[in-house]
Amino acid sequence: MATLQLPPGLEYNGQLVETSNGGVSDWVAYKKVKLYTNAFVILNDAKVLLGYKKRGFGTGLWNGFGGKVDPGETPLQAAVRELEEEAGIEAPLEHCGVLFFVVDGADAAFHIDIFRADEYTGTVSETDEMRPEWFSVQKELLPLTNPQTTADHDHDHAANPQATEEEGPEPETEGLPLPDIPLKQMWADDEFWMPLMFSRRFFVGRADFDADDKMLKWWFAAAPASLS
Ligand SMILES: COc1nc(N)nc2c1ncn2[C@H]1C[C@H](O)[C@@H](COP(=O)(O)OP(=O)(O)OP(=O)(O)O)O1
Repeated sequence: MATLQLPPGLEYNGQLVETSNGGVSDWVAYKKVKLYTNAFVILNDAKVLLGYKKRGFGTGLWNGFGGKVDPGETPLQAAVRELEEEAGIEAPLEHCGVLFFVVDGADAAFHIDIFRADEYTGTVSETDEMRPEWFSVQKELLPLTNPQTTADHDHDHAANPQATEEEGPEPETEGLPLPDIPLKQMWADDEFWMPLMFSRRFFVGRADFDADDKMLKWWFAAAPASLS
């Protein structure tokens, strides 16, 4: 397998397969980089917890839970802290990807370690920064072979995954139909890498945005095999 040329801002030593790219010809230059995290709880490969951003960067969009890595913290420590601060829960987070974004008008580029967990403890709670809600993972976001997926991804199952699975507390959504992941109210990059996350393939990617949050250029790639 040929070694891929990664966009500036990204490093990865293992094998990668390019999954998508597009947009204008040149990457935007950046001067500074800040470290961030973003964490997703995914139950039964069928439903995901997202938060509606109530203030700060990305207000009005749904996203995972995360923020800046504080001095002295590892990205994993920051991800665990942010998940607790923004959603009120703890989860055994696993590193599943790295994203790099340059947004016109932001004071630094975003280097974001992405984490996922299949379970959580605690009670999902709204905070002053995020309003958490469960969403069904629609079929369009599951285009890749996922050998570990055992769930039937129809909406009935996603609405009540405990019908066939026992793990994980589900008090907020039990018995209720869930909406699909609201891609139109999310960053435009998400539809390119979320399928890789749901397929458990380690992914890397970069996207550049203009001042109106329009995606100008993007590139995503993933490891050929699923995470264990
Ligand atoms: C530009 O594209 C992006 N796409 C996605 N999916 N996520 C993004 C993008 N740019 C930033 N993010 C993520 C990274 C972080 O998880 C949050 C932003 O974190 P925030 O600014 O809220 O950081 P905090 O430390 O929580 O901020 P406060 O200083 O307000 O506490 O968005």
